[in-house]
Amino acid sequence: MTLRFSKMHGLGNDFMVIDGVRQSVTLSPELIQQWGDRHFGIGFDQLLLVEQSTQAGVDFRYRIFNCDGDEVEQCGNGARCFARFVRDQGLTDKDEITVETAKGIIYPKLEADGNVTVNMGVPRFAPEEIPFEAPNEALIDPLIVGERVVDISVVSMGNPHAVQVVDSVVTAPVAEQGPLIENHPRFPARVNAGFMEIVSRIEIRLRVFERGAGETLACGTGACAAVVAGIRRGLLDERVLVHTRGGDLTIAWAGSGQPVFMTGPAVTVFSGELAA
Ligand SMILES: N[C@H](CCC[C@H](N)C(=O)O)C(=O)O
Repeated sequence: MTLRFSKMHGLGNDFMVIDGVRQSVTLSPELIQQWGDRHFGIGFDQLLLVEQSTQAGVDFRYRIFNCDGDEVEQCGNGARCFARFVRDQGLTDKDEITVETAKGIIYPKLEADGNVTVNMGVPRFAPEEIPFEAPNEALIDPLIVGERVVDISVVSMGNPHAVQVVDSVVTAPVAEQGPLIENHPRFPARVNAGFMEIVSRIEIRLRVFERGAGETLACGTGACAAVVAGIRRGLLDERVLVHTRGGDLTIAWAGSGQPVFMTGPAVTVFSGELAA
């Protein structure tokens, strides 16, 4: 049996995207790791599986798997690629789509200029919603990372993020601190580690060491989490240009209780088939 897929990316954060509506797919962590291998497989940061929604009035469900094989709650760059995929594959003729994820409904919109804007939902900060072991919710939490104490801001975009401010993303200790933060015992579900450089009140640079994937060229939920953390700390305005190693995102957040909006590109590199 052959399995059709598309290889896509959002600012270099790359995906294997599978139509699970018109194909039946059985995944396992081992198979995802094998397909995700950049030498012996297709190679990707995450695998996205598109399915019929289980909820009335919702167009699709989309499931996200890191290349380490674990299923996760949310993916921002993936949401844009999902929307491009279902439109280009003729699974929908809508430009505004509702899609169910493991942690709630998100709302991608295909823009006339080719970009995709996604309502990523309302960020959460309570320790139990991250999840993060802490006595109470705080703007900044000191975290012991190796020999240092790092001031992080924890944010959930459905998936967990620990964001710190650095002087420069070029010299930020991403390779050294990333794995230590990702696997820190105070994050029982592990965490994505963001390193944010403040350029101005409307511009940042960002690198993210992603849970289950390592450093990626861009992280959409990481960009959302970083801007939200920066706004809450009084460092950023409501609409921010985020420079990632793979390119630029625009993130907007009007404050507590409001959803985060992310705008950026979604690119199909090739379509393929594999014997599954
Ligand atoms: N590594 C993330 C999932 C992918 C998120 C990222 N690729 C994005 O664009 O948001 C996690 O384990 O929560």
